[in-house]
Amino acid sequence: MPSVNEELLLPSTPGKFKDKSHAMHRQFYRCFASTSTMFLWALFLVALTASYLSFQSFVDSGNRYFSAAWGDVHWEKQVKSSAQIHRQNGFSVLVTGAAGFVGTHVSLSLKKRGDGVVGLDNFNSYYDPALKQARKKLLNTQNIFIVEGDLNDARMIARLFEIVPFTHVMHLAAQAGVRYAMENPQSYVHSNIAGLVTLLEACKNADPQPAVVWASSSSVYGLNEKVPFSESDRTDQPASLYAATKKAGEEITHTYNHIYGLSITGLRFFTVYGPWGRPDMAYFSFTRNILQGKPITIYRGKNRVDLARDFTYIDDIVKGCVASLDTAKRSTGSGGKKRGPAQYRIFNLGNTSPVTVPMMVRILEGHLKVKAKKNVISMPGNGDVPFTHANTSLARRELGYKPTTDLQTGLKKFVKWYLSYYGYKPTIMASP
Ligand SMILES: O=C(O)[C@H]1O[C@H](OP(=O)(O)OP(=O)(O)OC[C@H]2O[C@@H](n3ccc(=O)[nH]c3=O)[C@H](O)[C@@H]2O)[C@H](O)[C@@H](O)[C@H]1O
Repeated sequence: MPSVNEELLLPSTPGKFKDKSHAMHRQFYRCFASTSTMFLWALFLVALTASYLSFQSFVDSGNRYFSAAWGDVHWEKQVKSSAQIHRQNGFSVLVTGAAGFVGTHVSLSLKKRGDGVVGLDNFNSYYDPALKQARKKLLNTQNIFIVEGDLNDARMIARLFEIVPFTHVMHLAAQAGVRYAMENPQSYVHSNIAGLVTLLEACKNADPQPAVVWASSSSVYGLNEKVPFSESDRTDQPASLYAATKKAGEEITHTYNHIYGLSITGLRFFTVYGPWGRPDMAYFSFTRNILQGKPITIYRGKNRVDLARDFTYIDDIVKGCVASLDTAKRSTGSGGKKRGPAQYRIFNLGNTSPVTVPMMVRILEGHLKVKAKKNVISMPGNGDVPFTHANTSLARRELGYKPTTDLQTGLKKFVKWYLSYYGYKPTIMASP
């Protein structure tokens, strides 16, 4: 039952009595007023959201102008200082993919001998970005600055060449991994094709033009069955999109060499491993799983044949990269114009002694002192090739390349690094 006050719509405050019709009118007014207030509030909120969203998209589209990542005075100072040469006839090298596995090692090696090194990396999350940050920290301790940016950012790369007259570009940035190409094909096109072209455009326009040394891959041999693989063997049967983009890179660099006089050296790396390596690679992920007591999957080829790789230790690869820079002739063009024929080379950088995957696992078990839980399955159709084996006689002749680390020794060094980096104590390891 409504109370008398409610019936009469008496105000709760004495002395402010109004009659019923007036009260009804007031209620209607209040109701209208609150609706219009609500409407105004809603309008205000919509406007606020819209302006926030448009501001956000403005910031996103013009991120480079807002972000301090590149372009400001401090950034330029860091680039210049990192590029400074500290030896006679030294180089100033732009190392792309500097926070990557090979990029980190090559950068350290060049800096150590007095070359100027500027790194470039987009720090993508293909694998643990914390590892990339740790590598960056390591490079920073040696006064190597890494520019955070993508290969496809033409303006940023052009700016780098304006600031530093790079003598060489060591191009190691890429979307790596053979099997991931089935999951994310576009990322390979983005980095290994579009990014490569953007970089070559900058190199071609630069004055002086740098000599370019870049990472191709053993995977370009694809379904080639002639062993060991020589540079003159056919490479027109890639087994994965990764391989196809690396092969495309070889053709693309050739056109820049042919039209613009860029000095080009392509290096076909064979399954590089070692400390600070890539967590997506088998030796690395197997180590992690073995230590955590998790099973590992070992692929086996047709007719139950073991897969084999010409695993190559990082220090040997670094020597090959540095020797390539040292023997690279100058580009012949300037400002986009060719002035004469330029050097174009391709080398295998492998170990020359393939090891089967089960043998690699046995070596790891020995170093880790833990038995692996193995799950052996037939190789899925995922782009893998059954074996790789490098003939490195050309690299030996032209670069003085001679790999010296076998898998047993190299994996021992890797395991030592792995245990210290991830903080494993020897006590947690069980006996085999
Ligand atoms: O030389 C290259 O150009 C390439 O080398 C490397 O590719 P790959 O030789 O395929 O190395 P990696 O993945 O370590 O697999 C090693 C072996 O383990 C087998 N493998 C792999 C995973 C698994 O779970 N099980 C397994 O048996 C697998 O079938 C294979 O037989 C680089 O990743 C690549 O970026 C590129 O640089």
